[in-house]
Amino acid sequence: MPELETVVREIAEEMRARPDRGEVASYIPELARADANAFGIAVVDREGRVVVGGDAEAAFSIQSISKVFTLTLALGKIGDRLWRRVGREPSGSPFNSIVQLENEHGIPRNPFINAGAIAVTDVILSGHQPRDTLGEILRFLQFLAEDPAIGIDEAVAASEQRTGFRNRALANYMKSFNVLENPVDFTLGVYFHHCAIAMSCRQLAMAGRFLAHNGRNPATGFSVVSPERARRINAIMLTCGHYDGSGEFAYRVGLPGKSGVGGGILAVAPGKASIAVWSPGLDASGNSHLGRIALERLTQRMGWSIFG
Ligand SMILES: NC(=O)CC[C@H](N)C(=O)O
Repeated sequence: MPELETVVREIAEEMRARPDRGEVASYIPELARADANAFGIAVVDREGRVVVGGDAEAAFSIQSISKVFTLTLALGKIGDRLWRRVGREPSGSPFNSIVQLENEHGIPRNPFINAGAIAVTDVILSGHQPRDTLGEILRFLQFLAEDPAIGIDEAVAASEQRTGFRNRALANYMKSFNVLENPVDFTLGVYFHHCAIAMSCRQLAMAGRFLAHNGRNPATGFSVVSPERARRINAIMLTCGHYDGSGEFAYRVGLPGKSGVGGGILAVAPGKASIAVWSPGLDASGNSHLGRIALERLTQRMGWSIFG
């Protein structure tokens, strides 16, 4: 088995030099400011060793990666009753698709497409004020990453508040089926803000450790969720974490993973490592182009695919 340090260094070097970088998202205007030349990677292994390469300490907009953590919180709050409000099948559609919602009576296909994540946010919000809910999400991430410095990029949140017409359409449509309990503006406010949380690859890989280790933080032994719940969240990440690119991601990388339009991907090698990569250029499905290639290299060289 090659040394992890060597593999990570070589991947960072290769990614930095590649000319094909994908397209930086611009439908949220503030995201268009990201540097297409950036690339970062961080791997935390079972022993708690953190191996980093490239721009691993630079904070970026985690966007839909936040949906892994809001799903975890919503399951903690209402358990399996969540599945009355949202499905758990891959959508085969873009992350912001509207058509499926009508066919399925306002119940989103899974918790990672935008409609599903908005429904999950609504579950966490019920019984609380938006500000408190956002505080809870942020504190959860700070706790998992063991880093109180994690915060929200207010410029990104404001940018999406101004331009998120399609998410507004999705939320209003679900509201018409009573899938959302709270005022649409409250739910969307929390959703836009948790998507705008900024984290580095190092922080994200640290936050993902419990998913790689049966729901526990391997360093402290502290249990975040049960082993069964960790396994199920991983299953949904594998089948739905990259939208209509989920099949390709499983085929090439072979790990549960969740992407965001900020160019980040959190991937989980069960029993082995939590991994975060970041490169802002996206492919046609809205997933990080170089992030996926980097993860493919990593799993191939380390033998980490869950498929053997
Ligand atoms: N795929 C994503 O990362 C999408 C998240 C983004 N905040 C949106 O709602 O459009």
